[in-house]
Amino acid sequence: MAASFQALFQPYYLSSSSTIPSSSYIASPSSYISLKPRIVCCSSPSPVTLVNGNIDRTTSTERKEIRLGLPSKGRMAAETLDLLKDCQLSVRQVNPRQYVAEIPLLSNLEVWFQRQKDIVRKLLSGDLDLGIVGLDTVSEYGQGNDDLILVHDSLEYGDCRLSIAIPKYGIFENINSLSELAQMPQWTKEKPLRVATGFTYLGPKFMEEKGLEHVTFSTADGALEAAPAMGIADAILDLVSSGTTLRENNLKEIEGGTVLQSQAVLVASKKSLIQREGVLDTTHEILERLEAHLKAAGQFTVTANMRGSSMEEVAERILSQPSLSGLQGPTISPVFCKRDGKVSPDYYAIVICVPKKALYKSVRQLRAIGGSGVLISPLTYIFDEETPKWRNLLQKLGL
Ligand SMILES: Nc1ncnc2c1ncn2[C@@H]1O[C@H](COP(=O)(O)OP(=O)(O)OP(=O)(O)O)[C@@H](O)[C@H]1O
Ligand SMILES: O=P(O)(O)OC[C@H]1O[C@H](OP(=O)(O)OP(=O)(O)O)[C@H](O)[C@@H]1O
Ligand SMILES: [Mg+2]
Repeated sequence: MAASFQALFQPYYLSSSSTIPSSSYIASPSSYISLKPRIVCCSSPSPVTLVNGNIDRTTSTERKEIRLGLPSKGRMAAETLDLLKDCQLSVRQVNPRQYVAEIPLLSNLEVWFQRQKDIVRKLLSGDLDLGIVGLDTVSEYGQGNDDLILVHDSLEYGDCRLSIAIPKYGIFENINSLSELAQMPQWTKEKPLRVATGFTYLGPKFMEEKGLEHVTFSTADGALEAAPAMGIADAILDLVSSGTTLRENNLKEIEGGTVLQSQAVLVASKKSLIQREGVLDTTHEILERLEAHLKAAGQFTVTANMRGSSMEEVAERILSQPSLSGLQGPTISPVFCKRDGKVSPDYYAIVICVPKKALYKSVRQLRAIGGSGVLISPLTYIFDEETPKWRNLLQKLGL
């Protein structure tokens, strides 16, 4: 199975004069299911079609499928699938070693599982149209390229920050801010501040913007927190979330040393959005579902009974409380009872949405104004008339 994917990817690296033995391109039917009968590679600048293992220049065609890149491994992978599932966009993968999948609800869309940095690279090369990755990865590997557009900049998971950290001990004991670090007499042209980082684009850019002159960078793929204790670096620039790894390695963050706050984002290729048929519509649907789900995830519906002389009088009592105004004010309906043979509104049922964080405060305010029988239910979606992020996207595209 792995061999068949290699077959899929290999054309990407071919030079235009290459000829490939046809036997290396026979994909097993099970690993190839929903894909096209011929292997098409559309990395820029021009698409290349392979027929019987040879580059076919006469029939080369642009791909028609829309491609979404998702993290193939690591801490972002499972949460990305969970989020899509919560938006009713479940990803169907035949087996976990297969890198292509589909979202049955979105026709003409292929999901490709890739390393996060490759998702960004492939958005730029035109081999993917959409991707979900951490903002840190988009910023590092996108390098400010304006073909990358943030469609949704806060998917509410993968939270971390890219921060400078220095040892708590030795010459750094009393250094607590970036300006104090910059002003240390130790850093000279001959003996600059040595920073270990995996962020070799953002790191130098940040230091330059902050006016730090004497800095050099070294890089490693992981466990950067060991570098100062090993004597390899004076400081590190790495991702931090709980701060445990820094603490356990006797390192500290400093004021003004945060380069970026990051979380998962939905990113798109501007070119694809504008030029590739169906990408904008599919993006709209994904965006609407994400927004509706994320908005709902922060809210509860609260229903309660309330006695009162009229709907207006009940509404006034509710709106006098700061935590009870709901998304667009309360919904109030009369509850009719029959008493002494006469049907009349005995009390009123009210429905409001309250932020999860303010739930207990809201319940107390409701009780204080005469609310009883308070029921709380989770919300699945809140669809607004139009999502603000969609409006922003159209604006960025000049549409
Ligand atoms: N504590 C954290 N450390 C690193 N990344 C985090 C953290 N919290 C959230 N993230 C997010 O997760 C992404 C990296 O995840 P992970 O380290 O699992 O990926 P990876 O594919 O294994 O990459 P690598 O092998 O380069 O570490 C980051 O780009 C960031 O957006
Ligand atoms: O603030 P914390 O919650 O402790 O998280 C931060 C650590 O997590 C990441 O490493 P990862 O687990 O990806 O290991 P790696 O160094 O091998 O990439 C990151 O590079 C930090 O080392
Ligand atoms: Mg990692």
